[in-house]
Amino acid sequence: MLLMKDIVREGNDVLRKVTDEVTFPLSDETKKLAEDMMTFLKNSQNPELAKKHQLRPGVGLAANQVGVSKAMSAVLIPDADDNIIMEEMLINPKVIRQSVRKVALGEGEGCLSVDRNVPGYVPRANKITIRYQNMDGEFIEKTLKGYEAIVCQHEIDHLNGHLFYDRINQENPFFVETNMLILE
Ligand SMILES: CC(C)(C)[C@H](NC(=O)Nc1cc(F)cc(F)c1)C(=O)N(CC(=O)NO)CC1CCCC1
Ligand SMILES: [Zn+2]
Repeated sequence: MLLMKDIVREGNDVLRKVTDEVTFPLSDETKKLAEDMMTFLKNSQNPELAKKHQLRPGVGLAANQVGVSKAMSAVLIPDADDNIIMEEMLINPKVIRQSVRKVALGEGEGCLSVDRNVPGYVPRANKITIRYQNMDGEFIEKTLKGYEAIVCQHEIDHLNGHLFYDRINQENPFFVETNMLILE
């Protein structure tokens, strides 16, 4: 079972490398890693288990965050009533279309690999279409907007060696780009 101690923190080079493409059929090892990543997110969203194991409630986790430089991320997004609105393993994900219009979380972003607050808006495309493979290697295209689009861009950034604060405007962290939506 993955715990916070298994999550690589900023400063470790593995977070700054572009991850390797995942080949199919998945090895048993890669299949187990994918399952463990999704289980970590589920455990982290379970109040009892999160408290017991001191887990930060996670909505996404990239393989390089657990030290494995492979292009795959787990995404588990609940709605306000804790109904799961997105549960996906994104394997070899790519953003194939993105809106000009940007969005940023009003609260800014954090990261399971960053143990400090870094204030500022993280401008991201408000609407994206991603192409990725599922666990069976089938290609899937999915169009996302708002919070789901933000989470997937955050995770795909990880797979390309980027961290959320790379995207914060250094001169003015709360700079609002033209037509940028702020998501409260
Ligand atoms: C860094 C952390 C604060 C743990 C963040 N969670 C989060 O923002 N809120 C959250 C958590 C839940 F479980 C359910 C819920 F509806 C909301 C998160 O998981 N990530 C993922 C991450 O670090 N991936 O590498 C950071 C988010 C910032 C914007 C998108 C993902
Ligand atoms: Zn992160």
